[in-house]
Amino acid sequence: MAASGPVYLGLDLSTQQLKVLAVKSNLETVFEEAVSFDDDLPSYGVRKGVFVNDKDDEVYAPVAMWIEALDLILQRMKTRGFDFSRVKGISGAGQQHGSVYWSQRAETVLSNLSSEKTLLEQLSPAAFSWKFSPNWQDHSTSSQVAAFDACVGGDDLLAKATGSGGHHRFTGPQILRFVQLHPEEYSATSRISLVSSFLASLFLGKIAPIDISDVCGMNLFNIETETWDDRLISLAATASGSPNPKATKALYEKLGEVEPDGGKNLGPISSYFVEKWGFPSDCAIIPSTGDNPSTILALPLHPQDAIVSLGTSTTILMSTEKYYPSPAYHMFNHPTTPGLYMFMLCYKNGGLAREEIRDAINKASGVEDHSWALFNKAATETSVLGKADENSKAKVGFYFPLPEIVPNVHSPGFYRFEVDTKSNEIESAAWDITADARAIVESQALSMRIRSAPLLDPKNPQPRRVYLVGGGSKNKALAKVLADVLGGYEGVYKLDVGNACALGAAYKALWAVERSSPDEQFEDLIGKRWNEEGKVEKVMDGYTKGVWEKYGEIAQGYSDAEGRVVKGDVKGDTSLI
Ligand SMILES: Nc1ncnc2c1ncn2[C@@H]1O[C@H](COP(=O)(O)OP(=O)(O)O)[C@@H](O)[C@H]1O
Ligand SMILES: O=C(CO)[C@@H](O)[C@H](O)COP(=O)(O)O
Repeated sequence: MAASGPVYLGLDLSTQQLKVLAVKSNLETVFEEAVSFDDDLPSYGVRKGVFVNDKDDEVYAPVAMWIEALDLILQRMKTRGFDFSRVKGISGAGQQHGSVYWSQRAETVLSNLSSEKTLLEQLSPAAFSWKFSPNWQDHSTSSQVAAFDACVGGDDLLAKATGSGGHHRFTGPQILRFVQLHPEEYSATSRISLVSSFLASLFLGKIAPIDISDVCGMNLFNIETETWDDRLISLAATASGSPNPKATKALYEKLGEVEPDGGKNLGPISSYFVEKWGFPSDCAIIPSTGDNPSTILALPLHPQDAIVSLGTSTTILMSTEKYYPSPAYHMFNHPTTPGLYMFMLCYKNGGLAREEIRDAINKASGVEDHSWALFNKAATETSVLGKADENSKAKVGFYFPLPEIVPNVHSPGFYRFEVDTKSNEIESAAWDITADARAIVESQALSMRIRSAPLLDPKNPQPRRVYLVGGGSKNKALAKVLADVLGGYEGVYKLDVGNACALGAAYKALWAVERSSPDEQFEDLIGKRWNEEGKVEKVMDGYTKGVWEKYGEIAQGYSDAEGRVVKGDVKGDTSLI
């Protein structure tokens, strides 16, 4: 790490890892470190960062594991000689929707930490009324989601109010389920944090407010009125469903105020971190946000640009001036800039579903490891939509080893169809596993293309640039198929920045501390200092004439085939081979 000047930390508490990244005022990344939950903290017994209870459709993570990960990452930073005294601001990104339930003693414990001990020793279990946090892959809340949609007159109206229709993973339905299933632990809860505000609370030494963007992943906050939605808070607060003003008031208190300014200095870092690790006592704690909102802060994003995040989940993100809500996708408040919104689609069967196909292809060829070579060869050496020639049928597949968010499919399954692109006739089909490599990436990209169309200029309906981030962004075969389907008239780029969520968080901390006034916008400050050399690599031409149009021809057939899967008109295969 270079010798002098302030640095800003961004942390990313995501599904499988805790990552940290430090930047200097000129946006140069000077330090990165990560802790993997499965590999570095095996005593918790999680797989890919979570516990799965198939019987009840629950997916959750132990809060203690995240705290131990923070102890460990700080220790690793120290061992590598990181100079904590230069850190002037910290912000974070958290996997979205997860909730943390603090005990009545939490504030006292948080504000009296002894630097002689670890965070884990002091906080867990004392500071929590529930030792787990529901994960975004959880799908145990069907009845609660139905109640949320019904409460405001349907998923259209819920989306209009909160930016999203009812979703299993959203925090409001999760809180309602907690109220119903764990009434004692709920009444022993002093405050409820999101994963992002939980992370900020650890550094702040008191419960941090929920931020203005991540709050939109709860189905509880009304984006139009910019306040908690009283109808939905009342609903989430009572197990019985009949309104109870006392219970509603209690939930308001547990949730606290939402911080409207993404760049607010919430206060100095807790003295624990000053004494134990040598942070300066004036290091500012800035609101943490969701991992997806944080990702759009990793570069100055233009209106027609899209970010595709190829992480555990696969998401497509765009920044937009239009508040154009629909139950088909999510709209969030922008994490830093009032008047802007973030558009998002999130696929649960993203990276993990691609991995299943990769492993099946490898197994069929007698390859024992988890290498991507055969998958990549199969994805790029096959023809567009698996069509042997102009007159043959297109292969369209849907691969949902887990219940899917987009589209809303409750039963896991694998579905393969052949579609006549001229007549849009569809029939169930079977093919060799190698054809699935191209089909899964095409299918995910077609879903993104069709659903993001309303956000694009109708006269120019493809993104300007597509930026790839996340673990899968280093894979050129994925980039090629995404480029073919989505286009991108300036091309497909890889953000060569380590972890984009952590980087976005570090930039947010930098902007918050160094902005000349509260009116200096994030885009202006970062835009002025941003130099894309070394940070952005063009990996593929985007638009290929003729190819992009071919994918346009399948849009109707694709949507019809997907409709059959959603309605349950066809039975999916339970295994890939
Ligand atoms: N070479 C690769 N090709 C395709 N996918 C990859 C490759 N390397 C990693 N991945 C994917 O990246 C995912 C992890 O992404 P990452 O962004 O690090 O995690 P998280 O979503 O938890 O933040 C893995 O699930 C894996 O599917
Ligand atoms: O549920 C969503 C977004 O709505 C997920 O994107 C989570 O935010 C977790 O992300 P990763 O751990 O895959 O980065």
